[in-house]
Amino acid sequence: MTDTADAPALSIAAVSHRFGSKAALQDVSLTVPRAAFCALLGVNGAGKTTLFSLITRLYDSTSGRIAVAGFDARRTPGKALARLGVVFQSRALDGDLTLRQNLTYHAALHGISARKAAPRIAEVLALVDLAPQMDARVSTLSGGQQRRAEIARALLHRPELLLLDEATAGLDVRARADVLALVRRLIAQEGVSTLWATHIFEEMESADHVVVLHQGRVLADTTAGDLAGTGTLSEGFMALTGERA
Ligand SMILES: Nc1ncnc2c1ncn2[C@@H]1O[C@H](COP(=O)(O)OP(=O)(O)OP(=O)(O)O)[C@@H](O)[C@H]1O
Repeated sequence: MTDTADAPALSIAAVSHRFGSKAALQDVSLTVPRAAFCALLGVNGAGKTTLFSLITRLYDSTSGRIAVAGFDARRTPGKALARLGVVFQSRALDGDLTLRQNLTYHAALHGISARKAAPRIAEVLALVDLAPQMDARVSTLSGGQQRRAEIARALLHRPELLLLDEATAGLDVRARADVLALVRRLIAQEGVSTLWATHIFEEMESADHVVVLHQGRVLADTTAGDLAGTGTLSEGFMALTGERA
């Protein structure tokens, strides 16, 4: 398949993965449509990190198929990864360097020259509302600003899919809301698709796509509104999994 507007941002089909005798993922299928906010819900050990590690090619799946924007992650890993931006919980930016220095370095990792990087860095920092902080050392930024800077880094190479692993972990309520609003704006204005691993149900809106992963299996692939039914999302999740997130 080629990269067309028809291909979903992410397609995972019948993916399984084992660590020795431990089945971490079993027959997982899900789709993230274009320009969609898709939440991946699961308690600790559900398999979210394993799934992200397969999408980013840290591991190769035992079986099944993963495609990013139509590009098969196993057969055409370079093309698939070029369309992927990742924000993991661990920090990707060097606190001792300025935002500009960090982003210039990461642009170079994506093969973007310093000359071409300069306008793109200005652009992504404007997108995440950090243009005035371009020459600030990363360690001087607040937690919420650092998260937004990580998102700017992930956007440098114009990915079509953003993977965010607990992107609001450790932030206060206001900073969390800012990061979430930013991601929703990127989806609406830039057409970026997002797979957002979280267990904070308040972050979801009723039309959002929701995939519930539990003990390595997909238990639901629906919308937040449908999962909540007549109750809350948290109640819907608990009825399905027997667990409190
Ligand atoms: N390298 C590994 N070796 C063996 N088992 C592993 C390994 N990594 C993960 N597992 C197991 O696979 C299952 C899924 O783990 P995974 O880390 O993907 O879950 P998770 O949903 O990301 O949880 P958390 O939110 O705690 O990170 C768990 O039972 C875990 O113990």
